[in-house]
Amino acid sequence: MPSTLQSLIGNLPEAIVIIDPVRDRFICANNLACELFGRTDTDLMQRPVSSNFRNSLPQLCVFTEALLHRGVGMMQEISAVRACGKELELEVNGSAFTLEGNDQLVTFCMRDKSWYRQWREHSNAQHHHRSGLLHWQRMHQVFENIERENQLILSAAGEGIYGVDADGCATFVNPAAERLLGWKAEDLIGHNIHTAIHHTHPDGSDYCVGDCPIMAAFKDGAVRQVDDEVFWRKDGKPIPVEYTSTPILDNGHLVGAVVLFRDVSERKIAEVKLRSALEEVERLKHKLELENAYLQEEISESYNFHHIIGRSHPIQQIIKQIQLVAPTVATVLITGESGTGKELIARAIHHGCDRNSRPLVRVNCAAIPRDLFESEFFGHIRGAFSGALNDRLGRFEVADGGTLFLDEVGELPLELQGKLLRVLQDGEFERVGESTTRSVDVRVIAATNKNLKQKVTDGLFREDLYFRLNVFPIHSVPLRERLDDIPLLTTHFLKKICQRFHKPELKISLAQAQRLQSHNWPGNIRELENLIERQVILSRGDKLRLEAPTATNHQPEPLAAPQEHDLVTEQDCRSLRHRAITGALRQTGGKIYGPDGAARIMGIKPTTLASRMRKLGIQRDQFTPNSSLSR
Ligand SMILES: Nc1ncnc2c1ncn2[C@@H]1O[C@H](COP(=O)(O)OP(=O)(O)OP(=O)(O)O)[C@@H](O)[C@H]1O
Repeated sequence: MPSTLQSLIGNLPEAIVIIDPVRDRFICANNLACELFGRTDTDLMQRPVSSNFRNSLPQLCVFTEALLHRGVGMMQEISAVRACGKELELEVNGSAFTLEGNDQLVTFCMRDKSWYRQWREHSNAQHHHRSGLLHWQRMHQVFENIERENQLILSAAGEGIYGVDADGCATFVNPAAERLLGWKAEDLIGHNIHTAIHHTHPDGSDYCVGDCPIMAAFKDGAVRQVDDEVFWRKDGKPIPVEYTSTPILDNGHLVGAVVLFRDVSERKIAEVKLRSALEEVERLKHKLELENAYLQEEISESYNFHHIIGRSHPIQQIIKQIQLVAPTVATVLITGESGTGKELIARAIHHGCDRNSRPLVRVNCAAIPRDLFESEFFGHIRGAFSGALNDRLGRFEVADGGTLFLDEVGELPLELQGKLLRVLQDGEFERVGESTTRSVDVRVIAATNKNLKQKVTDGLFREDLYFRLNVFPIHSVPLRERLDDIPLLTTHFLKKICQRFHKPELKISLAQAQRLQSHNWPGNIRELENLIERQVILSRGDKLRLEAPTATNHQPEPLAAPQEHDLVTEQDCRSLRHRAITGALRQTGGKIYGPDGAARIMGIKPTTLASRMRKLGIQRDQFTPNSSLSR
């Protein structure tokens, strides 16, 4: 009988045993059941059933009882012990039946619960896989359709075009993309395209796929246009690209994107060139504007240019010094009172050197606000300080190759003097806000009406800078020390000013000239020039009206009122000269020589004064403090 039962259960696909519950013995077991317990059929038959369920005996008894009582049943929590000692969680379906009238037997159909669990997971996975595969196939169908329907366009297009599925894998790659990227289509298709060609930013940093606009398009379905990224070729070289990523929808679901890109290397190179060309144009334009401003200034100064008028000994000395120093590159320091012609000397030096095709750039150090000095001298870059809206060239750069005229150099703030010294010594400087060191080739001519030496002593001017500037000193003599030049200067100014005002040229009479010579001219040549200009404006016809210059402390005596016909007789001359000399002697208490003597006040040599006094019969001692004439 057992062999009949054995043949019945032998090939069933579940582990099945038939048990005699009264005797606690297996009647038969199929192969799967033997495998489940890890025993041979013989071994199993020799052992009590309960020994195989020793850890779940109560459950076994209750379950068997229930089967005998109800006929069928199911037990989900029962554990069996395999031959190796390992426990198995079983799920058992059972049934009871009676064999040949008496013996009540039960059948256990057993399932290993952990195996079932695994199997279910596997089956779920397979299910997912199958449905994923279907989705994938569908997606591919979409891309295949795109590829097939647009085959001609894809092959002919000059732009690179590739498809990418929702997992980021390439689905097709057109020939232009193959050429541009150096990859074969088959190397890319099915592989993550971001990892292959889009993995790194232009600066070499990692390009996280989460930041990729192409991938982002899968989430929001938006078209992305990007033009400042690179794709990486197979040979490791980056190509600057502009690309458009267009998401693909299938039945309302995002299934991927088509990316169209073009190599913009040449455009980028052209852009860089254009940008630097525009910057260069802007720089040159700015430089030209500045130069132009200086040249305009030059033109307006052209009347005076080179026109150093005078035959006096001091002016001849100055002209010799100019001729000597002009052709060199030596720094020149011109000292002298205001209005004595320091700038004229500087221009004459520049004109006489081989830099004269470049501008002479003048900086009036007294006119620059303190906090703008550095920027004015060395320039600044945009944003260097509030209000610096653009890059700006400094005067040193504008004067490159030419001459920089530092007027009123004594007014330079101490903190800038060191920087000036550096550029004088090394020709190097930095723009404000920039660390790049720039070089210039500039000749410097400085001028001051201050006593620089005294400033050095007072600690207001760096001694090293003073010596650096004072390589070749020229002293511009005040007009009162070269009164002999007054007639020439007056004639020169008359001509120049009459031309400017389109007036017929006016002449100055000897008497007028002598009257001018008896003035002290604290404002020097500028004062004379201004006076002449005023008189030209006031004059009518071809006669020069000549009013007395503004009175000064040193003025010996008010000048005579203008003669009605401007004709000066010899007698007029004698009396004018007499009055001038007596006035000067009265002022100096009869002193002729020395810095506070009458000769100096009149701007003539003491010997000349003494000779004139002799001719006019003027006695010096008439003016000494005790004399009545001195009052
Ligand atoms: N020797 C000269 N011959 C002709 N004109 C002269 C002479 N010297 C000075 N001038 C004229 O006098 C005016 C003042 O000269 P300039 O500006 O050169 O003096 P400065 O010493 O530089 O004055 P400041 O110290 O005030 O800048 C100018 O118009 C200049 O052309």
